Amino acid sequence: MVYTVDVESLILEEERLKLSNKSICDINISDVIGCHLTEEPAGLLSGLFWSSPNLVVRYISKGKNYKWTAETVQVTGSKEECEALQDKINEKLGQEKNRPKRLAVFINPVGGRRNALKTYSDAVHPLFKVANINCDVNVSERPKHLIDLVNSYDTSNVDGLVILGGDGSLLEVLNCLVIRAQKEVGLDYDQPTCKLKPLEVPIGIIPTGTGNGTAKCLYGNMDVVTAALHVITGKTNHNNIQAVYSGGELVSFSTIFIAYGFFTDMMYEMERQTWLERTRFLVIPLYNIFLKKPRLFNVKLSILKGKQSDDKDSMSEGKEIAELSSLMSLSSDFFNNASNSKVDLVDMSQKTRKSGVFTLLGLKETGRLQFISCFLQLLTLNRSIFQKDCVSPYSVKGYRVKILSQQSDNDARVASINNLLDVDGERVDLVGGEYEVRNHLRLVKFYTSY
Ligand SMILES: Nc1ncnc2c1ncn2[C@@H]1O[C@H](COP(=O)(O)OP(=O)(O)OP(=O)(O)O)[C@@H](O)[C@H]1O
Repeated sequence: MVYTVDVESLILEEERLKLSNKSICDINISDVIGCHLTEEPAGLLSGLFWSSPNLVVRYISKGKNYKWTAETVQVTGSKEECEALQDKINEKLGQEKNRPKRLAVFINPVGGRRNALKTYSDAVHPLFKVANINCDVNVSERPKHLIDLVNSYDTSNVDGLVILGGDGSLLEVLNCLVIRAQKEVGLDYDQPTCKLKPLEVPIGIIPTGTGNGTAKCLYGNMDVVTAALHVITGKTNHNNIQAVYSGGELVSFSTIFIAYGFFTDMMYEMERQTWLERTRFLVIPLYNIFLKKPRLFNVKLSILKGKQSDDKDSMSEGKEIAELSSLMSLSSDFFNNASNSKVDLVDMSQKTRKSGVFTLLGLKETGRLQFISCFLQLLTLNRSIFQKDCVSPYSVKGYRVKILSQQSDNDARVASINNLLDVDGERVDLVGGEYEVRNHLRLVKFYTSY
């Protein structure tokens, strides 16, 4: 929406920009994106009919479902008055110390609908320009190229990093930045009990991937403009991040889920059935959900309970659990915080930050209908999944898993599936069918106002 107002009726107060006596324009200064004077129209004729110059003020409007939009107020008045108002607004914006002035932007052009470059040039960059943010843009040219780009990037020259991509791109960036931060201070980060050093540089994610789970939790939706506006305001929050260890090493971080069993079996098939091209992303899940008998496996599971204090940092004795079809943890405290009706991901992640625990779910063998119902409830984060007999939920700070050998282990297929873990939709190869997951509190600072 565009409002046109007279410069004299626009009043700049301590914290707000207001239109005198009217509520159509009442903007919190922290929601102002930026302002600029428009060009004076050339020529005598246009000069006569134009009340020039105009000051254009862009600001954030916060709508339903966490959706933010960029709106415009056009201010008419004399050159001097408009310039004076512009100076005053800029002075106020200058006091918003956390606002980024220089950002490193990393773009995965092929994630999701393959439109990240267009999204950046059409939707994101124009807003960053209004907010006077300078951007250093880096585009990945091949799989895993983001890792090389970020590894050789000196983040001390920028106020923050912004990624245009999905959860896989975010994971690539986090894995290399967080490990780098530990190396810099010489921490023995491969030890699960090592307290990791938080990443200093804030990260924003503009959701141009497929799943975009992290963006949904940070911004409440997958809207690219909303995400860009959160970055502009410069407000940040620290999120807990899970680390996955196997074979005595930290193998990956995770911001969404870590799954073994049903999900890794699908991943295995998707990697093999490439002849199906993109249809395999539909065909294989449908086949696995509705037709295939789920593979069952046994595990030895140790857990670090949610209520345990940090100094009593020891895992429980390993307990054998037989005939599981899936073992998965979610980065959020879904067990305690989700509601039956509408799932509010923002609310759930805010509470998770405070509680410091996350949810681990074991799904036991069950009938097809029950299995389908569990799967749908998991996808929609419906809390009635916890009422199912086949589901064992735990609130944990960490856990350790040993996949117990199966009779058919000499079968190469089963052996490689045994060592496959799905971390945020990305493949992680385990050593000896064992892994451990630990929650690291407040490890990564994300741009988000929530
Ligand atoms: N230029 C490129 N060409 C081919 N692959 C790339 C390129 N840049 C990055 N990749 C790869 O794209 C993969 C997927 O990226 P991303 O996670 O951003 O999208 P997505 O899988 O569609 O989304 P989500 O993970 O949210 O479901 C990553 O494994 C990354 O290594």
